[in-house]
Amino acid sequence: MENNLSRLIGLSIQIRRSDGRVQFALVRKVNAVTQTAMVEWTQGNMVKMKEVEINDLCKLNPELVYHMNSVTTSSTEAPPLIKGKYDGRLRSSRIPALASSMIGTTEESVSSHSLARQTCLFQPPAVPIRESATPKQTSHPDPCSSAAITDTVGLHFETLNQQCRKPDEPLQSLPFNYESVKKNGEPEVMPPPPIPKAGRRKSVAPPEMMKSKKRQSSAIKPPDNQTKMAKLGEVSRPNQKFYEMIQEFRETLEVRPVLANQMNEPHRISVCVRKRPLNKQELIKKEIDVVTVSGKGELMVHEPKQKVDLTKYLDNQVFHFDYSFDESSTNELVYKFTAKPLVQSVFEGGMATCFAYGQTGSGKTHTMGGDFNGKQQNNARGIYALAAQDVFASLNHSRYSNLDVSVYVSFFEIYNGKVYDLLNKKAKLRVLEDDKQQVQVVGLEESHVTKAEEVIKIIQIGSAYRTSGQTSANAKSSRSHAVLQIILRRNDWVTTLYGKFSLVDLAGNERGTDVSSNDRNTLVETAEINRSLLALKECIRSMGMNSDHIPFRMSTLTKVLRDSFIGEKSRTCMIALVAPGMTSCAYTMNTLRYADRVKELKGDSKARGTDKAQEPAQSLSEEESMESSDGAISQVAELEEKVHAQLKRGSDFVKAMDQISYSTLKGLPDLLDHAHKLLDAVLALQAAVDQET
Ligand SMILES: Nc1ncnc2c1ncn2[C@@H]1O[C@H](COP(=O)(O)OP(=O)(O)OP(=O)(O)O)[C@@H](O)[C@H]1O
Repeated sequence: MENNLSRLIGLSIQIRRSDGRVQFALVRKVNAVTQTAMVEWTQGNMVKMKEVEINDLCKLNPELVYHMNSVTTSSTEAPPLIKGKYDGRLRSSRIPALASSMIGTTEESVSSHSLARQTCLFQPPAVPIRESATPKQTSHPDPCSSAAITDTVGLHFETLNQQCRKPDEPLQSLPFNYESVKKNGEPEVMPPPPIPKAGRRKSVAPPEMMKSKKRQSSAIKPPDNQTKMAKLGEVSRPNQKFYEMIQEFRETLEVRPVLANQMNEPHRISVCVRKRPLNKQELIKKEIDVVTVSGKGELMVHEPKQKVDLTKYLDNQVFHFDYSFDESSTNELVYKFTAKPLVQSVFEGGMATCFAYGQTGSGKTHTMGGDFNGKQQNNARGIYALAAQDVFASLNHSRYSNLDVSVYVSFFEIYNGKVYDLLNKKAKLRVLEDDKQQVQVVGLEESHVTKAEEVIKIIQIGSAYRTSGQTSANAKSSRSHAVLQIILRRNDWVTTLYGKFSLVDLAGNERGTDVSSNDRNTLVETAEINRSLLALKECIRSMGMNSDHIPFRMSTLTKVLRDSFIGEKSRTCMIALVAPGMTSCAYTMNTLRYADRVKELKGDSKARGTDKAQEPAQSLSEEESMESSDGAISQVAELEEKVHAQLKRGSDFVKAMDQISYSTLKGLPDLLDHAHKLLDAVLALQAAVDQET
C-alpha cells in the first residue's frame, strides 16, 4: 500500500496552533520533500496559512494515515517521498488576507460550495476504483472512496466556514490556488523555500518568476484575473503590486512564533514588540499588511519603495527584540513574556515598570487595559489585571509568607505635563520634589486592595476618566499617559514603601502631522507627549548605563517615575506596539527605531533595521544622525539639569534674601518705636534748653 500525500489536499483536518489550541483547517498543498502540508483557516476576517509537519497532523488526525494509504492509482500518485532532508523545524508562511476581498462578483468568485467541488476536481480521479471497490451504493459510503472524500471535503469545508463566520455573515469563499495544480490535475509539489538572510533586504518583483507562474496557470486555463484573485485577493486592491511582492516574500520565510510553553529569559531592561491585526477600517480600505513577525524576536517591515525609473521594490527591514508577537498573540501570551517576570522583582523590594509604547491606534490600551469587544473593554484581560492577579498569587505564596505587606493601587494620568487623579474625579495634583530629590505626587489617592477583582474595578472606574481625543487613526485616542501603580507597603505604622509596579499606557507617539485638527491645543499636546517620550528614552538609557545622572526632570512622566530608573533592583519592560497597515509604515518605523535605541543599551543588539553591507553610505549616515541626535538629546538633558541646579541655587538665594528682609522688617516697629522715643527725648531736651535760655 503506498503512501499518497496528495490525497490530503482539500481535507479539513485539525491542527494545533502555536498557543496550544486545536482547530480545524483546510489542507491546501503538500510537500513530499519536506513532508509538510500547507494548511489554511479563517480567523476573524483573515485567511491564515501555515506549514505543518505531516507527522504532527497524523498524530492529531489518526484517520489521515488511513486516507493516505487507502486507494491509489498510478495517475494520482504523489512524487516519491524523500526522507531525512527536512530539518524538523516548523516552516510556515502566514498570509493574512482579507476574506471579504476574496469574494468578488458572481463570475469571479468561487462560492464555498463550488470551491469544495473544485477542490474535488483536483482530487485523485478514483471513481472507477470506487465502482470496483464498492459496487453497490450504500447509505454509508466507503470513507476511502473519492466520493466520500469529496463529500467530506464539502461538508468539512462548509462546517469550517460556518465555524469561522458570524451568524449574519454570508458564506465566504477562501482563495483557491490554481497555480498549485499542474496540467494533469495533480497538485504541485512545492520546492523547499529559500531561507532569506537577516538585515535589510530588497525584493524586486522577479519578472521571470512571474512569467513562469503565468505559463503554469495558463496551462490549466482559469481566466487570468481569476487566477490572480484566487492567489492574492482582489486585483483592484490599491498597491496590489506591493501586496503580491510581500506575499511572495513571505512564502520564503521561516516562521518561528513565540510559544506559550517557551522558557522566559529574564532581563533588567527588556524590549518587545507586538503587531496588531488589520482592523475593520483597514480591511475595508484593503490596506496591505507590511509587517511580518518572522521569529521569536524578529520582525520585518516591508517598506514599499519606488526607484527613479519607477520600478517598485520592497525595502525589507529586519529588527530584533527580546520577543516579537504576531497578530494572533493574545494579551496573556504577551503578558507572560513581558510584565509577568517583573512581579517577582516587586516582591523582592524592587521598582518595576512596564510601558506600552506606539502610535495612536496601535493597541496600547488593548494590551494594557484589556481587549475590546465592540466598545466594551474587558478589563480582566489586560496586562494591568493580569499583573494584579499575579501580585495576589505571589502574596499568598509560601515563598513570601514572611513578608508582612499590603497592596495599594493608584491610578493617574499625565496630560500636558499635569497630573490628574483618576481615582479622585480627576483632581489636579501637584508634583513636588524634596531636598533629597524624592518626588511626591501630593494628595494622590492610594486604594488598599485585597484581591485582583478590586483592582479590575479600579481600572474600570479610572479608565472612564481618561482624557481622549480623536486622531485619524483612532476615534477614541488617549492623549494622556495613564499610570497604574500596584504598590506593596509594609504593615508598619507609617506603611513604608516596599516595592512598586508601575504599568504605563503611554499616549500615542505620532508626530503633530497625524492629528486631525492642528489647533494650538493639539499641537501643545503633541509637543508635550513627544517631549516626555524623549525623556523616557533618556532615562531608560541612563538606567541601562548605570549612570549616576538620570535626567528625570525633563518631564513630569519621568519625574513621577523617578524611582523606577534607579537602584539595582529596578526592572523595565517596554512593549512597542505597531499597526500593520502600509499607511502606518512611517509611524511603525519610528516606533521600531525608538524601541531599537532603547534595546541597544543592553549591548545585545543584533540588527538596527539596516544592513550596512548592502547600503553602506545610507546606513552609516542614518546611524550617525541617530547617534548625533541621541548625543544632542543627552547634552540637552545635562544642560537642563545644570540650569535646574542653578535655578534652585537662585531660588534658595531669593528665599534667603526674603528671610533677611523678613527679620529686618520684623524688627522695624521696635526700631521706629525706639527712634520715636529717642526723638521725644531729644525734643524734651531741646525744650528744657530753650526754657533756660
Ligand atoms: N492585538 C489586537 N487584536 C485585536 N484588536 C486590536 C489589537 N490591538 C488593538 N486592537 C484594536 O485596535 C483599536 C485601537 O487600539 P487601542 O485603543 O488599544 O490603541 P492605542 O494604541 O491605545 O491608541 P491611542 O494611543 O490612540 O489611545 C481598538 O479597537 C482595539 O480593539
